[in-house]
Amino acid sequence: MSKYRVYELAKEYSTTSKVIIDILGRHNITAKNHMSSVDEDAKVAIERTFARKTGDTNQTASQQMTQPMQNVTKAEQSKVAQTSSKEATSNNQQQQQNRPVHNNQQQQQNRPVHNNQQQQQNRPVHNNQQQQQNRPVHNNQQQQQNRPVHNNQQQQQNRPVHNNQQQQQNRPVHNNQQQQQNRPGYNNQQQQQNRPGYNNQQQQQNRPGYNNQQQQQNRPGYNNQQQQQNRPGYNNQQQQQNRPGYNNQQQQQNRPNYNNQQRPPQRPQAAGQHPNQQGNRQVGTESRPQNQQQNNQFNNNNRRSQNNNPRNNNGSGYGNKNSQQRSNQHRHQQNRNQPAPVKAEMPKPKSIKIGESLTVKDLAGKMGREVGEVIKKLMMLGTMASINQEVDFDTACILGGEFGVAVEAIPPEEDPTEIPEIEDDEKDLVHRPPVVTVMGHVDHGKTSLLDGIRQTHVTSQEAGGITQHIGAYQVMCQGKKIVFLDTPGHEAFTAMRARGAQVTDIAILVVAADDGVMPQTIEAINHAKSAQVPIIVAINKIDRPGANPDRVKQQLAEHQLIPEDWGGDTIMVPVSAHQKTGISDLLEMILLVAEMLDLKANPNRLAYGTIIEAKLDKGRGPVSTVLVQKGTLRIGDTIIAGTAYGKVRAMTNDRGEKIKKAEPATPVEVLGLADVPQAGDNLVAVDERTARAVAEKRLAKKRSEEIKQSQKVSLDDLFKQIQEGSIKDLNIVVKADVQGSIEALRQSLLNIKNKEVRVSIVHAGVGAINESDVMLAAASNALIIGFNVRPDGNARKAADTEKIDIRTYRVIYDAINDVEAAITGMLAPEFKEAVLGRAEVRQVISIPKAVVAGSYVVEGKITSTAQVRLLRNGIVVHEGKLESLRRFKDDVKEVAQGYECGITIEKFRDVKEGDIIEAFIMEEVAPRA
Ligand SMILES: Nc1nc2c(ncn2[C@@H]2O[C@H](COP(=O)(O)OP(=O)(O)OP(=O)(O)O)[C@@H](O)[C@H]2O)c(=O)[nH]1
Repeated sequence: MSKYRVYELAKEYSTTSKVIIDILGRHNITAKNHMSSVDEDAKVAIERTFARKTGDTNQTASQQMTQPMQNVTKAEQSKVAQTSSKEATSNNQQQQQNRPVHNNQQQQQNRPVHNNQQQQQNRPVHNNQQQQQNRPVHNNQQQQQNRPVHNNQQQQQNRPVHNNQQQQQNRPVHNNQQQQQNRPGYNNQQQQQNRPGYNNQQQQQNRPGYNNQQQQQNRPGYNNQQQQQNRPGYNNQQQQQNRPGYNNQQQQQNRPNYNNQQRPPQRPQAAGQHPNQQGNRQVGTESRPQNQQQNNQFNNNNRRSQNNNPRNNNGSGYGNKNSQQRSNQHRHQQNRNQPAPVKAEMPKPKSIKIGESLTVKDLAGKMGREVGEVIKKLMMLGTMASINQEVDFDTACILGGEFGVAVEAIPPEEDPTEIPEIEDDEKDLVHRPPVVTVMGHVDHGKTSLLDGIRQTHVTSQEAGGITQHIGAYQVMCQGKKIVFLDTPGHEAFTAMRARGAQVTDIAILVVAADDGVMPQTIEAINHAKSAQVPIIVAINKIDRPGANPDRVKQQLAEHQLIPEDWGGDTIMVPVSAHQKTGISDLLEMILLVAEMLDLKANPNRLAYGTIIEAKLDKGRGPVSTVLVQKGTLRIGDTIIAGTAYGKVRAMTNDRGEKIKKAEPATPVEVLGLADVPQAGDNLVAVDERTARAVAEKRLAKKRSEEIKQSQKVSLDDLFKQIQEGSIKDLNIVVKADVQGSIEALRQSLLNIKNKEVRVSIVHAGVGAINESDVMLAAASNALIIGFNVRPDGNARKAADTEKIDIRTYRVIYDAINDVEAAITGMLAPEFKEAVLGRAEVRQVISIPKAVVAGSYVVEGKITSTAQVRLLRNGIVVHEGKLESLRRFKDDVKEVAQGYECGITIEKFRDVKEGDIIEAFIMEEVAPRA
């Protein structure tokens, strides 16, 4: 049994699918939509319906289409009208066509006056036909009568969607409806959606209609070619020359269409081909306005096709000829068939040369591999690396092995700011005196010990009794020279002490027998250990009543300095600088160790040394204390130290005597440098040209390093630095109020696990955060975490200068959370503390309701609204709100530096003289980008 689609039946009976569905419904035959299949019975039912209701086979197809609707019951008609506005419109129009008089009235109502006049003038039948050709509904009917089946199909297929839209959008404008009914739906949709007013224009252009037909009938192909040529401005001119007025309008019509169709660029190819085929079918057929429109569409479609292919941009006569279409299609085909561009294979070298380290990206590039491959391999090797993370040479070698690429090291480039060191021949080396550094906690007697050794009285010459600069002295013992460096024990001189340890051969650690191991003692041990310098302990002040050398030994043993008499290898000598006891033993031990170290240097070469101290003397200019370590420094030598260079003008030894030459292990004061060098800089004697060139390069490098200074690690930008691969180890200096806190904090911080970064505690100590901590943090690019402690004034200033991030906490978990969050990039501090000022408690006055801290503002200011914390020896005792701030008996809003005030702290009475009250506020920090 044959099957029929609803739309096929609709076609056959020149009606709409909806009408067919309705008729079928009345016969209890279900058809859901125009694509629904129905059987022979349905067709028979349709046939009968139409045969019964028309009764006249000579009627035109249009009449056939309208008749059924006329004959169906009024209820059915209204139903259809309600459910399908399109059908209603269509039917009305058809009815209008069939009833000329009424129709004309309609037209007169809807149309501009001049059209009506035209119609009336042309009222004879053929004129009406002409109008019908030009007007939507009539045209459709005409076409249905005259046209081959495929044209009708096109119209019907296109009509539904298009008509509905048209009616909804353009209903007020009758002309629009007409025009759009005539057009293939696709074009109309485009126009309507994109250009509401455009249709009106077209209608006016096409309204003569008849002319359109003429033109198309006469030269279909030519017309199309013209349209194709019209796209660029050049073609416009041509067209205007050839066909004034009308063609210009056409061009305007076509162009927007073309553009609109262009807009959906990814229209499927099949859709692009289909209109072309339609266009081809219509070329050569009798043209009507519809044809023209279809041709327009056809052209436009061709243009789209053409435009898809960049090679067709010449735009000459491409669109309408079958051969050209084929050509276009062929080109499309070619395009489709062309193999997708293959990414050029990166050359895969057998061997590569790299420096000390390089980024994952660079390594991948050198090995000719994808970055992803390299990262994957690294993951397989247990290392999570980002694209910009540095890979060291060893890792690169392993990766090379994985990829079958041999990795070789590029010899390190000569640093233009460094002067290559001269390698001395073994035979040129002669014994030299040992350089000894005296280190230890403040006031443990370093200077007194040196005094005792030198039998001089340096202490009395020093300002405030504290050694303020590094001194260097040469002493004789048993006919052998020993060079002593007296580094200051005060914590402010940590950096200098560190440099002292770097130039020294032996470290003397002075520990007061009555005081024991103190914070700077531990620091000194760490510095000596890091410089890999042997330590001799001088247990000083054994003459003091409370002296307990064994306790000192025990404390030192806790820091891995085991005395010889306890089975260890650390020499410990009890001495008394005052009574000058044990000094000879100490010197003997120094010589013994020096002998074991077999210290040698070549005196017959240009000098190499270290700046121990440098200052600018008003009368003499830059004065540098230099320890010559190799070679011999002579007057007249050109020297360079850091960025300073010049000629040696004069030299003075440690006894203040003028000397002309200084041999290895000789401390001398040198005049002649043009600038003041930094303590710790290397001094090298070179030729003048080299000195100048190197100094200039060092200056440039120094400037760029100063810029980098601002890029020190901080919790705020830690994650960014981790991502950039610039941080692999997060160095932290931990300071806390008690040892127990340190251990808890250290363990917790070390337990923070991250694939990209490793936490490393470079120093942990009890007490306030001091300048020494900041210096250490600066040297190791660390951040400082303080638990229940605060930075002192010097530390804050140093932290500002060195751009060190100091974070202080009262709760260990906060510290841990912050570090964790920073590592994972989740740190979002909304508030940041800003210290306003500090006041020192000078007097404590107890009144019944509170304890008033009579204070003196030593720094910044104290405001009544600020929060305060009470510090005792740098340790936070209390943190809370300020209750009252008074000057004399008046409440004040703020008290500035240098003024006295009375402070009471809310719910806190334990204030003592000497305490520091720190005022601070919490400032909102703008969220990070
Ligand atoms: N009783 C006694 N007092 C000593 C001894 N050695 C030093 N002192 C005293 O300890 C104090 C500090 O001595 P210094 O030699 O200045 O100590 P320092 O370690 O050089 O101090 P800085 O230069 O500040 O680092 C002075 O008052 C000395 O008189 C000693 O062996 N016995």
